[in-house]
Amino acid sequence: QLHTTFYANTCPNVSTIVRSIVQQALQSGPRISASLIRLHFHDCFVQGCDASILLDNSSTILSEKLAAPNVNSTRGFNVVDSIKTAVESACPGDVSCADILALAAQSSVSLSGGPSWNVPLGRRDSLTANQTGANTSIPSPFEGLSNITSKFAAVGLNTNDLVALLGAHTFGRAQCRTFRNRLYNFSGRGKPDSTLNTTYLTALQQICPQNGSGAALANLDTTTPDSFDNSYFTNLQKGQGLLQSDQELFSTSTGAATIALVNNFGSNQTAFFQCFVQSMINMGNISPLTGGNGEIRSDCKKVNGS
Ligand code: HEM
Ligand SMILES: [Ca+2]
Ligand SMILES: [Ca+2]
Repeated sequence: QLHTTFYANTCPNVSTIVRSIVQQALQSGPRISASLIRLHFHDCFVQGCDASILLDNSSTILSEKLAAPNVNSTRGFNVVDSIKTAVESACPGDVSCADILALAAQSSVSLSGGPSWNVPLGRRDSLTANQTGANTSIPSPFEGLSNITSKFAAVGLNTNDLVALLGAHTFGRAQCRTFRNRLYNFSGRGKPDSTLNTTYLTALQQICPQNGSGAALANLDTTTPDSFDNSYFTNLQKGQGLLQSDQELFSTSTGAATIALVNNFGSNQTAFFQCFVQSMINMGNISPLTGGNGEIRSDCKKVNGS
């Protein structure tokens, strides 16, 4: 069981320390908060929230960083290392890298205009990574809603959690390679994805020409790209979801539960924030290592003693 007061005696200022380093990192640009929350998501979906994503390749570790959903995509590892250094100097040997990811995700949301909450803590760090698990368990933007729903169900998250958590696409960026299939020849039919708003389509085609770089960036939220708010959902209502997997929450079969949730969150930011906080806590609870399992890594990039 995780507890919000887990470090009350050993590291009472840990949340403040994490927040101040995230705030510092935000001075060099708004994107890092989005990158940090995504690390927590990609960690929790593989072996649970155990910082397995942070382990570098070595003779004994096949790094998750090199798995398809992460390679040339996940970022912010240097900021996690800065946080770890600051936390170690205040409270040596006490705070896990897995808890640092959870705390960094919370600070990232609140510093970008979203809700604040007390993060349940007490996770320990894994001794292993699972690259194959990262390839199979993290949803892809090209997958259908029913597959994605199954991948969330596999870690104990329901449709409410799915829709609320996808609201994190209210900030951050995506590379053309993750959505260009929608712009020119969707599903081999020679035409763009018909659920795309036509003005938005033209703008995206400008950012991602047919033979341009797959690494060019677009905002996940075209309305308020850097603030944590509910415009992700109002975008979906207008055909302005960036990824196929985003737009499918709304442009799916009539009566689907996800449509009602999108409409609710689009009209009521307070409801979105409340559900988002609960779902972040649910995601943060995915099979943590506790008690005598795992370890407190001294360097988030490697297992102790290696
Ligand atoms: C159906 C599930 C999901 C899919 C298919 C998905 C897919 C993606 C893709 C393809 C990108 C762009 C990556 C790139 O171009 O390098 C992305 C970015 C992002 N995702 Fe998701 N995602 C999902 C769920 C989530 C969840 C649950 C969260 C957090 C709670 C999240 C947070 C983010 C953020 C903040 C970014 C921007 C990162 C940055 O700018 O560095 N995503 N996602
Ligand atoms: Ca993990
Ligand atoms: Ca936004």
